Amino acid sequence: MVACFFIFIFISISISVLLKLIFNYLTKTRKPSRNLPPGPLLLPIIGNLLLFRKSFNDLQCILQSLHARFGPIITLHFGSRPAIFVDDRFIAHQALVQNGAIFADRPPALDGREQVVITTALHGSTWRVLRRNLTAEMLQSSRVKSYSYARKLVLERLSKLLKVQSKSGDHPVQVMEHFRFSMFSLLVFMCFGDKLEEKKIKEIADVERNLMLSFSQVSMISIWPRATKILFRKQWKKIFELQEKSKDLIVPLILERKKVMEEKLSAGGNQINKYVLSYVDTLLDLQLPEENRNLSVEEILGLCSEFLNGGTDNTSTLLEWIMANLVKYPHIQEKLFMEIKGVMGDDEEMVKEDDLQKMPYLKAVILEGLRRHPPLRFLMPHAVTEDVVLNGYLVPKNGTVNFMIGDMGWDQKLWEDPMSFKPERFLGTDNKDGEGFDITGSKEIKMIPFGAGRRICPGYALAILHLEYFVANLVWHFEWKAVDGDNVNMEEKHEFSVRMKYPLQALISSRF
Ligand code: HEM
Repeated sequence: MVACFFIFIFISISISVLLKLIFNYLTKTRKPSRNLPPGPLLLPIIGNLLLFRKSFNDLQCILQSLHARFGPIITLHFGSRPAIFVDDRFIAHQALVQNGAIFADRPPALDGREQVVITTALHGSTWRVLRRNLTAEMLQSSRVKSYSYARKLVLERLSKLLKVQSKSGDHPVQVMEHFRFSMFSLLVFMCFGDKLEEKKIKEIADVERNLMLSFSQVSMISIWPRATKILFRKQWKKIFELQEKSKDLIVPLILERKKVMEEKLSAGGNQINKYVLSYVDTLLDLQLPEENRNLSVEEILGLCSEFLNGGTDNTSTLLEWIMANLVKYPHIQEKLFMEIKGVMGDDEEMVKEDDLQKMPYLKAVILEGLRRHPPLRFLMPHAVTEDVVLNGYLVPKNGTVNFMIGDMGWDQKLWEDPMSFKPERFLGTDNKDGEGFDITGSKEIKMIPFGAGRRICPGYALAILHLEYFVANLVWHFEWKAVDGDNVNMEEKHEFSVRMKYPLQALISSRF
């Protein structure tokens, strides 16, 4: 009887210890996931497989419907890393601006090596040095001004080409390739400090664009690395080949620049004013402080590619969207033309960069383009430097944080009739003629096509200058009309950036 009692006690204690252990285990392992933002209960692998089959467009729709169901901050499980998606401008402001330092990191590279390009570098000293070099040496206003004659040359070339191809406005012209080439040429000039032959620029442009597109096709790689290496074997092979081509084309230009700098030094810097400072020159001079060394040629190549691509695709895509809207809505084009005429009078020359400051409606047109057609719908994936709570949920250090910026500029609660193209919304007392609008989102986020906080696009002022200068001159010198019976189809195509599915064709006639 006594033995039975002890056995009973022993079993009870064992069961309660076991239950306690199970309880501890469950609560311990579940605790973080309970605090993660809500999301669908897909098993990680199934979740991945389903999402792999979706186009980027579908993926965006899926995310929108998940946000409608689960709220403004949600979690999807991709392999071992939770991916958090934010589509609310207030939460984005809390993260990117109010807690900017914590949210400024990027997910680590697949091979764990430190990245020597600004976009993917971890939030540390290398990123700081590279970014400061770009902003202080290349993108500060007096330096940008020093390239104004290159902008004039590129614009003249584009205008001549449009005149020839449009045959006095009788012949429809597809403009996107010309826009892209123009933007690329500007960046090539800033990057290498020389006017290269057109053929060479075209070769580099083709390789860089193909590289960027191939990378964006395998972008799932950051989500499920091992499997995608196998699934996208062919694409990876193509990427390696393109990287070799890019090397063959760009490395000689870097070495040429190095030679020029050495000659300058040996001449005692006397001829320094003869040369236009290029991005490559600043990179050749740069020291990585922690490693106490200069950048290698391969690293400079990577940074040049980043500069050329970052500055070309988004800007030319947006230029096409803006011109498409001016073709579709002739009254907006006319209003813009009249504003430019008010500044230029009878002067038939080009609109100069200083004149742009006198054109509030032009600024409103560009802002409306950025709001209605943000070229990127997501920021690059961010990561946090430590586990942190955002809007009551855990954002873990091993996760990625994705901000859906496209939706923010289309928020019906903030923007009246958000899907219409109405530059007037940026005029008036609130926005002080577009100039007072805070595109950086530092005080409040209304739309952030360039991101916000520490990782905000460093090229945003340059991009806006390029857009203003080209749109003003393209409208001042040409009248843009839809091809007969063409309703200017505004459907989107998601590539690296969101571009027009049916590239803009227009009848372009000289005004003078
Ligand atoms: C309309 C044109 C442009 C748009 C819409 C755009 C948009 C963006 C966006 C959304 C980001 C990501 C920000 C984030 O992850 O938080 C970004 C990053 C970046 N952009 Fe741009 N960009 C444009 C033009 C340019 C130009 C002209 C340059 C260079 C000359 C440039 C260089 C970069 C670089 C280097 C980064 C990485 C910044 C970092 O991680 O610290 N972009 N851009």
